[in-house]
Amino acid sequence: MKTHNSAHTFTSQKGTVVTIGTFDGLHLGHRKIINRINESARANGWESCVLTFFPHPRMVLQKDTSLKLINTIAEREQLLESLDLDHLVIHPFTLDFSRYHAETFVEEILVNSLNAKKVIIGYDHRFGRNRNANIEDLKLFGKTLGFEVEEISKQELEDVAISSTKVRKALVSGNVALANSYLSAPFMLNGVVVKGKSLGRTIGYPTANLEIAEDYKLIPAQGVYVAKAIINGKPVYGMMNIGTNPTVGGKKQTIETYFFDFDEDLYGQQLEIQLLERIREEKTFDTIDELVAAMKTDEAFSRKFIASLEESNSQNA
Ligand SMILES: Cc1cc2nc3c(=O)[nH]c(=O)nc-3n(C[C@H](O)[C@H](O)[C@H](O)COP(=O)(O)O)c2cc1C
Ligand SMILES: Nc1ncnc2c1ncn2[C@@H]1O[C@H](COP(=O)(O)OP(=O)(O)O)[C@@H](O)[C@H]1O
Repeated sequence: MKTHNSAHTFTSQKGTVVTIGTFDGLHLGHRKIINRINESARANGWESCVLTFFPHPRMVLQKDTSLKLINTIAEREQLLESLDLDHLVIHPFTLDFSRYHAETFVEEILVNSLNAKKVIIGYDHRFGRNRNANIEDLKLFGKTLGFEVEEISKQELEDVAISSTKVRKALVSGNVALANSYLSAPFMLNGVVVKGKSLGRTIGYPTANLEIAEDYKLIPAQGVYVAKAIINGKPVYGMMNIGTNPTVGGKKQTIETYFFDFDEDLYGQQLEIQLLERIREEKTFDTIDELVAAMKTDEAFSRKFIASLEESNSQNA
């Protein structure tokens, strides 16, 4: 897959089959649509292309800071990479771009840049300035400009929209197992390991504090989770706490992970941590000893969970 950071810097000689969307989470419904553009491209000697916008239009038009996405743009790219897609175009969504008339968008982006031969799009897709144009307009443009339009049915689209919302709801309530069952890969957090209060080490549980740069990234409900990362090429399991550490008088929310059977300096490292299962809520303990005892119980739970996971993985292998 080739990524292009603007439609203006990409043109396809062979022609493309395009779909347009946010594809947040890249769940099973999204995968079906991407398979569809891949199959159509292969059958016709074209290239498959996802056209996505960044920032999300709502972030630009509504200054909607409450908007949270399951994936950052880098994660979206990484997940799409695992599919057989030929091109990902991440076009900058600016105020200026939002004022493009439908016709300009179709001519300049879809036809001149992407060389679209077919556009596979939801029945209710709207585009162009003030979202004035609909799929019927797109079909008319296609007739004069030489591309086909294939409609994704209401049912198929509802399945997709429902599952993105479902994933977000599950994460916000801490149900990562349910979220993961909709997604094609476990929910992940990406960030860099920063210094904390250096208390972890003194209680026998050093924790890597993850700092996430993207303020639009959805962070699951506070609480304790079983986690997994790949560190220096090796899988490492651990337990993560998302919370304010009230027992030690913390105020700011942190995301910290203790990795099992691991003893390396992680400061400054970029980590991708997957969340596998929720263990419990974050609690305010009266003493550090009680916190440590709870963490011991969390560890026992996590290790059991990981053992059964590895066992079922080896049975499926
Ligand atoms: C698995 C796990 C569970 C935790 N549970 C709680 C909790 O329930 N309540 C709490 O106040 N802090 C909890 N913590 C946070 C500890 O208070 C924190 O790791 C400690 O303050 C060390 O902070 P530092 O990494 O900034 O040094 C938990 C941490 C981990 C790794
Ligand atoms: N098993 C481990 N799990 C997590 N971090 C570890 C582990 N072993 C060593 N470390 C290192 O220790 C650091 C955390 O130590 P800690 O005392 O909790 O300080 P901080 O307040 O910076 O989190 C991590 O950022 C990492 O560099």
